[in-house]
Amino acid sequence: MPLVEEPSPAPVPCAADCSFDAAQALLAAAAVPLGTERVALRKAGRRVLAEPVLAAFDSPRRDTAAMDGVAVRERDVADGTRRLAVAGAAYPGSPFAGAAPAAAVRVTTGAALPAGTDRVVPVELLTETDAGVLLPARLPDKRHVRPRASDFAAGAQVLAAGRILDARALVVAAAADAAEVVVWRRPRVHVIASGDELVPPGHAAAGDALLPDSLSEAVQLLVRQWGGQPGGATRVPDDAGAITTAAQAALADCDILVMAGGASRGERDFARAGLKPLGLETDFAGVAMKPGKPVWHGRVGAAHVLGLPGNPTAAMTVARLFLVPLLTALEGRGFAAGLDWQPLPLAAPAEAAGPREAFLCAARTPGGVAVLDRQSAASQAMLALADLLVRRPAGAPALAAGERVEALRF
Ligand SMILES: Nc1nc2c(c(=O)[nH]1)N[C@H]1C(S)=C(S)[C@@H](COP(=O)(O)OP(=O)(O)OC[C@H]3O[C@@H](n4cnc5c(N)ncnc54)[C@H](O)[C@@H]3O)O[C@H]1N2
Ligand code: MOO
Repeated sequence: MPLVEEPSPAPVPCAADCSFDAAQALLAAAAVPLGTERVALRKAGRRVLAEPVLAAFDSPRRDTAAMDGVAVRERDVADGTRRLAVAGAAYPGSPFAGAAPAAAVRVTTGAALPAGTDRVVPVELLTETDAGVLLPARLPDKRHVRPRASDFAAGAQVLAAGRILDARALVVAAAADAAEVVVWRRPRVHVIASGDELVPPGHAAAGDALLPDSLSEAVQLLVRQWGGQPGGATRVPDDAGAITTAAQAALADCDILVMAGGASRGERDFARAGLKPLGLETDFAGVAMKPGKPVWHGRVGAAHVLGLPGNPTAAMTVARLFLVPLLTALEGRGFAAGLDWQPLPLAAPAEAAGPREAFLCAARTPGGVAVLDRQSAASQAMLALADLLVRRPAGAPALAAGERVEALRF
C-alpha cells in the first residue's frame, strides 16, 4: 500500500461546477499527511505506522523446544540407545545452565534447548523409569525444534510503514520488543451543524418547526471509524456571524472542520459566508453529482473545511466520498485507502443514469447489489437499509441484472 500517493500536477481549482473526478483530484492534492508522533505501544492500537517496526532480536532467540518432553542429543541416541538419565529441566524463563552429555533434559514448549541438544522427544512417547526415561525404539522424523531466528531475525522489518496497528499487528510489534512506535498524527475533526430548526435529538417534539440534528453524531462516528479524533460538535443558527464565531473557536484546535448545512443557494445558506472573514480559500464549491451537489472544500490556514449539504442522505454520501478519503490521506494511508470501490453484480436491472454523476443507496443481498427504491437526498429512513453506495457515471446506459457496477461500503 503506498504511503502517500504519487505526486501529480497540482489540479486547478474549479471556478464553477466541478466534475466528481476533478473535485476528488483537488481534494487528494490538498490532503497532505499531518505529521508523526512517537507513542507507547499500549496506546498505539489502530494507529497507522509512519515508520516500520524492526525486530530488536532474533525470534526465537535460541533453538527452542516446540513440544513438552525431553531434549536429547541426536548423536547420543543415533546408535539405538533408548534409556537416558535426566540431568535437569529447562523452562521458558529458566534455561538449563549446564551441559548434558549422554543425558536427557526435561523441557516444556518454548524452553531454550540446553547446549548441545538438538531434538525433543515428546512426553507422550516416553516411559518413565527409576533410572531415567525410556525412549521409543524408533524416533519420529520430526525433531520438534524451532530453530533460532526461524520466525524473524534481529533487525528485520516485521511491520511496514503504512500498516494499521490492528490486533494482529500489535502481536508482531510486541514480539519485536517495541515499547514505542512512530505513527501518523490522527486528524482532529470538529462538526458545525447550522440551521435555526436544529435541536438535539429528543427535543424536537417541543415545536412544529424544530428538527432533530441527525448529522452531528453520525459524522463524528464516521470520523472515529476512519481513524480521526472527533473534536466536538456545535449547533449554530442560520447566521453568518454565529458561524464565524463557532468556526473560529473550532479552528483553534482542529485539522478538519466539517460544516453541515447552509451549503446551497438559499437566502439563509451562510456556511461559506461565515468562513470568509476567517480567510477561507475555496478550491471547489458545487460538484456535478447527485446527491451532494452543494459540497464544497477549502482551507483556513492549514485546516481543511469541508461543506456538506444539509439534506441528510446527501450529507452522508458526501461525507463517505470526501471526508473519509480526506481522513485516510491525512493519517498517512493515502486518499485511495478510503475509497475501496469494487465491481459488484446487480441484483436487478438499473436505469440509465442522468446528466449528473449519481451515487445511489444500495443494499448487499445474496442475489447481488439491490439499488434501493425512492432515492432521495432528503431521506433519512433509507440510510438504515443502505450498506453500499453505487456509482453511476453521468450518461451511463441502463444495465441488466448481473452486470457489474462500482460499489463502495457505505
Ligand atoms: N435554489 C437552489 N436550491 C437548492 C439547491 C440549489 O442548487 N439551488 N441545492 C439543493 C440541494 S442539491 C441540496 S442537497 C440542498 C442542501 O442545501 P444546504 O446545504 O443549504 O442545506 P440546508 O438548506 O441547510 O438544509 C437542507 C435540508 O436539510 C435539513 N438539515 C440541515 N442540517 C441538518 C441536520 N444537521 N440534521 C438534519 N437535517 C438537517 C434542513 O432542515 C433542510 O430540510 O439544497 C437544495 N436547494
Ligand atoms: O445534491 Mo442535493 O444533495 O441532490 O439534494
